[in-house]
Amino acid sequence: MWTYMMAAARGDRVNTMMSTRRRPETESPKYGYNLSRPMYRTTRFVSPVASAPAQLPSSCNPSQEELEISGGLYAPFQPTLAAVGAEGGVCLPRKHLIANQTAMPLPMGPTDSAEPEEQQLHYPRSSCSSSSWQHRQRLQIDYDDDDEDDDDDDDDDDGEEVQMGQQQQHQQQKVSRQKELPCDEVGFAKDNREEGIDPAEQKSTQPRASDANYLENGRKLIQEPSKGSKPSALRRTLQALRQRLTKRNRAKPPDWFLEKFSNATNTDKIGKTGAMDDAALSSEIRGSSALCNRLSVDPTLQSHYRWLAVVSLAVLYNIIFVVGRSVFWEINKSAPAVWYTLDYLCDFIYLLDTLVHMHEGFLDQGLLVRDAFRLRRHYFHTKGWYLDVLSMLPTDLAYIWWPPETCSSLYLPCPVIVRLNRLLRLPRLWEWFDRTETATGYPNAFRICKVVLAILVLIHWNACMYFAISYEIGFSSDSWVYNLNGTRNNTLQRQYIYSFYWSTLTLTTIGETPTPENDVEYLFVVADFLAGVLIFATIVGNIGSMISNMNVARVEFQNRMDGVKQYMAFRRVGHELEARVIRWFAYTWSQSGALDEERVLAALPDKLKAEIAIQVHMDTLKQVRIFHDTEPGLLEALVLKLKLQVFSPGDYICRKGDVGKEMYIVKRGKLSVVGDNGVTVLATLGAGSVFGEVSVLEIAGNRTGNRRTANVRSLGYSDLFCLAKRDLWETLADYPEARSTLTQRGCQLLRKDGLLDEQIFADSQRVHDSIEGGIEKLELSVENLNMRLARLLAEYTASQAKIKQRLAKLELNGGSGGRADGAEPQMRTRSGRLYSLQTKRRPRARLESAAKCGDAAKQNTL
Ligand SMILES: Nc1ncnc2c1ncn2[C@@H]1O[C@@H]2COP(=O)(O)O[C@H]2[C@H]1O
Repeated sequence: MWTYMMAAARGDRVNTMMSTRRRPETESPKYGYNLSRPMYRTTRFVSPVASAPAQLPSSCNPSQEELEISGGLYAPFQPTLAAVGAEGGVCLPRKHLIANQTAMPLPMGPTDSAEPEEQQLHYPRSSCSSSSWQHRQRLQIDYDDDDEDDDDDDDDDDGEEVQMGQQQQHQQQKVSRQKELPCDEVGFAKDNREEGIDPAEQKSTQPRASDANYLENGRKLIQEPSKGSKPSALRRTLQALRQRLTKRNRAKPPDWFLEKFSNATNTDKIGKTGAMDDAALSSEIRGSSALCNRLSVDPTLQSHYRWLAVVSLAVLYNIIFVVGRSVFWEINKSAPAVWYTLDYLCDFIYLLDTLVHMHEGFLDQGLLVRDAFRLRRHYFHTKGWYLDVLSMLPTDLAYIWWPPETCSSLYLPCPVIVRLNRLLRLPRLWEWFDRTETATGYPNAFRICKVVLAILVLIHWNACMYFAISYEIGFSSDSWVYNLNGTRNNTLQRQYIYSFYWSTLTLTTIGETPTPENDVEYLFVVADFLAGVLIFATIVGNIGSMISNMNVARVEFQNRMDGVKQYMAFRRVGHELEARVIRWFAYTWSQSGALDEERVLAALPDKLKAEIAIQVHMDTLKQVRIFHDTEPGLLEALVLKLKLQVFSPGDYICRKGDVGKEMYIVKRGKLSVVGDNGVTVLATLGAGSVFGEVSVLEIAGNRTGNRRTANVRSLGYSDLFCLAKRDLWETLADYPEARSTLTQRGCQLLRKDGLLDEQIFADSQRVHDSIEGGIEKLELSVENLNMRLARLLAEYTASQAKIKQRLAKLELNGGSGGRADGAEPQMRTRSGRLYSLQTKRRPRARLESAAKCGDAAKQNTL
């Protein structure tokens, strides 16, 4: 990114730096995603060998042998530095470049041009002074500092090799950019000013012998030259600090692979970013004025969710304290100022919430309505508005006649009970609960917390009720009611704790409570018991099912494993095989946490399933070359047909001579392609490799027919995506490019083993080409015919309209004349009008013009 910005500041052409990356045809603007692709992506997956050998200059094209050595046709897509694109002008296998870079000392100023070509291209300096070289080196040092951050940001998990590839690519880009730098001092000084580098300091920096290790030993040595210059070091430290500080706020750059295959559109993002322009939100229903739109609240926003959390707190406060303070008079007395403040703060929140609620967007035919007027109208048509209004009624005005100070043990309930209407905001609390339950990653844990909260609130209310009934009957009047006598019983703490204890025992029906002594007490206890049984039966049942749901996947897995174990024991399967099966179960559980991943996502539509699958298996899929070179649709079409299979160490995935029924993509693990003897390893395949396609593709001229050409064995555990032959054929029918890529690779392999009959293959290609040519011609003529048909249709409709007009005129004439002169044959229509069956004599001029029109129409038709 930094490299990109620096170049942009200098006016360098962007594609100078991007030249190392081949633009696959799927990135053409027709797919509409390459223009917005940030620079970091272009530097990460540059692999000219991997992506476009055909587009490289012929001299640069690595030979077939080289391809196979560096991973082979079946090797995964790896970001390597095998070559530089056309503008860079260097195309070498990666191993050559590394060797060159490590062995080659850095140039010490101008040298003669008789150097090896590769060196010149890596360190272009044919016409530059030594100072410009120093400047370049400094630039390189700066870039490397930046790279460090970029690397950290972009991909922490990439292996050493990837990072090395990236560094080298950056260096290549820098070199190609530096080649465009003017070598004269003026241009150089300008660059320095832009960079903030003191020219004097520049001159003092001499190339050192240790610089030869510059590329070899990584960053430590890269930073060496700057150690001597204090201002520069300070500048860089500050820069690094700034970057570190801003990094936290920087959103993680989207993965290009995900971006390519994501179905997300702007409409998905509605409401998620405030900065979206009107064009992007054009699908929303908006009001006529800006203010009107600004008033609307998008309920899908995170800020709205947070607001609901605040309202929920206010509601919870009222649920607990309005009831509690109405009965336990001591609470009210303890800190009246605090209670007043909290009460009116909650009222203020309620007021704001009413406004928010009133302007919450809703969906009308799938579109978010943002027109404030419509929102308000919609709000007043719902039930919620009167609950909101009732909960906001200023019932505290009753304090004027019923001051809160009157509250004591002699006078209950306290006046604060007038605020009970505040509890009517409960639906907003439910709304927050629902949103949290949907959003949380731990829905069962959240449900349990919700149930526990409900139990606590119920017990609290019941405790308040018990205390209030005790007051009504008279404190300490019998053994059932609360005994207010005694210094300890008189305290608020004891009053509340005892009431809560009593309430818990009664509602849970698990403890002995004092026996009621009068009718009211009996009735209250009976009601409590009934409520307790009902409520707790429901709650306990719910909690039980929630807890068992929490590990339902594990239980199911265990059951299925037990079933297989029982079967093996019953059928007396050998111990070794049994142990392998059990190890397979253990590995599968550890890797996926489920036996049947497909069933988990069964409810989702295919598009979403495909997106999830792409994200989950992204690391593997983006290494598969055919997905790079073809349209995004191919992966989308294939990904849902891929079945994940796990193979244990030593398992043969396919044996030579078997009929090929599926091909494979390696997700994880290592596999060997072994010869007939089972020992000679022909190739080793890793994540992202594709194999098994030769026998499936039915390549014309394949001497083995549809039989496997080699044995493939799993070295350790390996997870493979398996693609059935029928699925592959179905999909490739729509993606001929991918098919020809796969066929070409298969052919190369067959050729290597002498299994391809070139004559048959060439013939089939010719037939294929001629058929394709024929199809193209046919398509052209069909198009032509379609156009002519459309024209004819248009003419036909026009002439029909004319005839109708003429008929209408004739009708009029017939109606107005009404007289039959006897000479003209006439007919009577159903309406009773008379029509002349003889053609009317037209004036000559009219006839001529009609003839002309007819000619013109004929010409058009032709
Ligand atoms: N020399 C090789 N290097 C890499 N892969 C191979 C080699 N020979 C065969 N294969 C793969 O092994 C697969 C065996 O089944 P198929 O013949 O269908 O397709 C074959 C190729 O995909």
